[in-house]
Amino acid sequence: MSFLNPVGPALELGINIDHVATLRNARGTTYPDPIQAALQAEEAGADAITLHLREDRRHIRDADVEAIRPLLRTRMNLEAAVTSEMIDFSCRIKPQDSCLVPEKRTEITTEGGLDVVTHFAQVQAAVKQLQAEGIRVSLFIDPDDEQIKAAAETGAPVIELHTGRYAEAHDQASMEKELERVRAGVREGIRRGLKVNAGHGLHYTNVQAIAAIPDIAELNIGHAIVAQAVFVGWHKAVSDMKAIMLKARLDAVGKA
Ligand SMILES: CC(=O)[C@@H](O)[C@H](O)COP(=O)(O)O
Ligand SMILES: NCC(=O)COP(=O)(O)O
Repeated sequence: MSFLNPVGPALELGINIDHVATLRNARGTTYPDPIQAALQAEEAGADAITLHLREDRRHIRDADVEAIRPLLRTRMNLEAAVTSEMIDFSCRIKPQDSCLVPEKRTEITTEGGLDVVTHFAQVQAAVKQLQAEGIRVSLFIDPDDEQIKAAAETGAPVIELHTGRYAEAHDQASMEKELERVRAGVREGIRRGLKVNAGHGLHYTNVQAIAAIPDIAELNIGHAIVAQAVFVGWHKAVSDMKAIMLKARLDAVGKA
């Protein structure tokens, strides 16, 4: 139970540091250093550090993951595609959390959730392999009942609902429709006994409605925080996001 939210489940913030590495890789420099970003994010209030080792290594690299893993005081949430290379790598690194995500080489960013229904056997085998190493597995899926059902049937204890469609909605009506899909997904996940996280495309003015959904346990946010840090500094960018999320959750619990 959270000190800030004594009447409801805690809401945690996983800081995604991928785009610190994007900036570093743009010039082939050693700065900005994702290790420093991870450690300073923890000091600023991050509850976990999320990083996505893409197959094309466009941002985070193997060496980043290896260096950061033993230094974290919170937990590592390592995102990876369902391939034998990535699952074997995760089993070697042993993050506390492994989030299985879909990947397309040509996408600008993760376009949708993992299709657990279609790739059930492959996903279930990956979940089992990771769980055998003591890693908690999360499946990054769309807020869709069939996907949530399939995710629960793999034995994974956690789902992360993809909020990209909510974040990209261009008008109030479609935003409300996507928000309702997320709310329904959270209810279905909880009904099936899962820990329900959410993330993708969240920023300082759209996070409130998602944070207000009482049963979401954790939000993973990256790109917007790295962008905001350009103007206010990394520590403030992280701590402001956490404060906004927690205020939204407290306000929602107070109104309930
Ligand atoms: C799975 C997810 O939502 C994040 O890992 C996100 O994908 C990171 O940013 P990119 O999609 O830009 O790699
Ligand atoms: N899993 C979602 C995530 O890690 C954050 O994605 P974004 O905030 O960079 O879109």
